[in-house]
Amino acid sequence: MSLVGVIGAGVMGVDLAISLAQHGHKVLLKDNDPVKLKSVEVRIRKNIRSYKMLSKEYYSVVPDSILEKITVTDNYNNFGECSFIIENTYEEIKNKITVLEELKEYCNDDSIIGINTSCISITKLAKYFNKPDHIIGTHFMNPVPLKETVETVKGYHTSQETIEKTTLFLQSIKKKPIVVEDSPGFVANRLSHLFMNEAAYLVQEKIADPYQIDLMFKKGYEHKLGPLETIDLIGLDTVVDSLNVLYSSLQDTKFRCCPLLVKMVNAGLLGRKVGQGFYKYSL
Ligand SMILES: NC(=O)c1ccc[n+]([C@@H]2O[C@H](COP(=O)([O-])OP(=O)(O)OC[C@H]3O[C@@H](n4cnc5c(N)ncnc54)[C@H](O)[C@@H]3O)[C@@H](O)[C@H]2O)c1
Repeated sequence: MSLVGVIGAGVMGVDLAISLAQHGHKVLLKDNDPVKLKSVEVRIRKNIRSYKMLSKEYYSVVPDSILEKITVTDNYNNFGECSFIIENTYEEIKNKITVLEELKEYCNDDSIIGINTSCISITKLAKYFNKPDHIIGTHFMNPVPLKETVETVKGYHTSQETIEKTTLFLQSIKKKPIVVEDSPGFVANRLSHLFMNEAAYLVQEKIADPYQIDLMFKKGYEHKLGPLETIDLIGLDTVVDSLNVLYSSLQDTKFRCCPLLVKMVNAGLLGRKVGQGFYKYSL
């Protein structure tokens, strides 16, 4: 059992903490928003309830046994004891740089820092850390407890030792790393954000409604979720941020964010996490 630092207690951070605790790790879960920190326990209990219905692995999981392994915090005290730290803050380069600069002061010389990002270049982020060879992309899939693969991104400076240690660490929580080279959006989101964005354009142009578009993907292509359901699951704000990163990094108009997505974010319709996006959800 080891102590793992998780920074950001949003959609991904909370689920990652559940997965880590479920496989015996102790977790320090840090966020700088007191409201987010206060709701961690409720969200963990609620998420475990739904995973029990969706996965055999979670049938017998007792929420208290997960919660007792997770310490919620608003500071970096004890992060020096973590061999792995996974960053899960907003999909904004400035934000992730701030975290890396703060971590320099608190983590130990051997700590490996996994960046959970949808699109941001790992190579670019690594230059803001004193040990760029210890920086690696760990793009977990949502919902983390139910998804086996982790898109593992090798930045320019990422060492072979970091890749090997990260592989062992991910295997310890029953995840399968798929190691890819660094490029905006890597593999998963460079593909998926194209069809999610295009689906939003179809709704904006009133070609079809969200239900029809999603049904096409589910019944026609056998996807588990349609593109608009996927946007709601990820969070519209995160999808918009990711499209902006793809657009500015690749300078390709095919990633130009659909105005309807921006409008919905401005209106606070962020998807499942707030109870409304393209669909309504009970919180
Ligand atoms: N949502 C998804 O489906 C998904 C999937 C894969 C990867 N990702 C990536 O994971 C990352 C997190 O996404 P999310 O959906 O969990 O976002 P989110 O908005 O739900 O949560 C982000 C959290 O980070 C916290 N935070 C922001 N700055 C911080 C700081 N300096 N220190 C500590 N906490 C801070 C916020 O308070 C918030 O709780 C993003 O980079 C995103 O692109 C998201």
